[in-house]
Amino acid sequence: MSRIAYFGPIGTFTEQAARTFTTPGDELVAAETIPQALDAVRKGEADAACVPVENSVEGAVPATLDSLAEREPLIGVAEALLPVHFSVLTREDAGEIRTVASHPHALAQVRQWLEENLPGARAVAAGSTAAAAVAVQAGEFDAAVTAPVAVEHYPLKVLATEVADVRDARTRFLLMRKPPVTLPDPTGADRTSLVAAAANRTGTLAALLTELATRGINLTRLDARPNKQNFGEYRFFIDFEGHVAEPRIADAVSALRRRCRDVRFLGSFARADGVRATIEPAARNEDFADADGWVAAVQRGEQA
Ligand SMILES: O=C(O)C(=O)Cc1ccccc1
Repeated sequence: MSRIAYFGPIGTFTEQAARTFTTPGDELVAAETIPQALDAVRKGEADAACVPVENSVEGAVPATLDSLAEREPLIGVAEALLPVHFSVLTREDAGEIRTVASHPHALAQVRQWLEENLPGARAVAAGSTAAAAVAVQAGEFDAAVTAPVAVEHYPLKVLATEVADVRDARTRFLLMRKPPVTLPDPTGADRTSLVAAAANRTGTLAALLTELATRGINLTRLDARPNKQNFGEYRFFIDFEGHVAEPRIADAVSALRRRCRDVRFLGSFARADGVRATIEPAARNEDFADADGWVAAVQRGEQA
């Protein structure tokens, strides 16, 4: 039985994602913010935390990236991918809609719909989509942009469903645990995630990416966040295909560590979309194992 903290309250997209990680007997615990969900794991109050990490329309979720890079290390062990479209909820007695509240990522994905359907309404940022529903119930705002499940938890009237400016939008969520963890087994369709603090010198980022490219490793995401100490210096979040248990990936991760002391491993886990790694010629795990074996023989003087 595990306690899984999630970015809540109940009825958020993250709660739906967290449900995909539960097995019978697990308990879901709502946290008010993303850092609080992750801190619950760091403090040992929860066994794992489910947080959003990126959206196909709005990109990275900064609160997640910053907490993972800056605070005590956590390791990702699983991911989930959810389709994202929204419902707009109001109170039964709602009159004219002057304010619409939601999580900034949700508001950004319905901007056009709001302009066309509620042109006079002011968009207001809320802690999460479900927190916006709570605030509407309390009379603080007139409408909330929420996950479709929110209406099952909050007694509000549905003004619209299937709202989304971009069809087929998706959000990716991670399940984070506190090290030491048992890494999930490689599946052939895995993702490795890490964050590296690149020194402000010519070619640093290019050098890191070249280590992946020369090993035939396909990048799946590159995000930069300011390091907040020195203006113009960044941390790079680098995701790529493969699992650190594979020789070719271990070789690349080792090279990244040689080039950058300030690198943090954020996990190797099965991709939720099941996309298998593309393997370039001469970059198969067997090629790495074979080459290592040959070098070892050379070092023993057995073969030249
Ligand atoms: O606020 C929520 O419901 C979340 O889980 C964060 C979020 C917001 C918008 C799209 C996907 C996830």
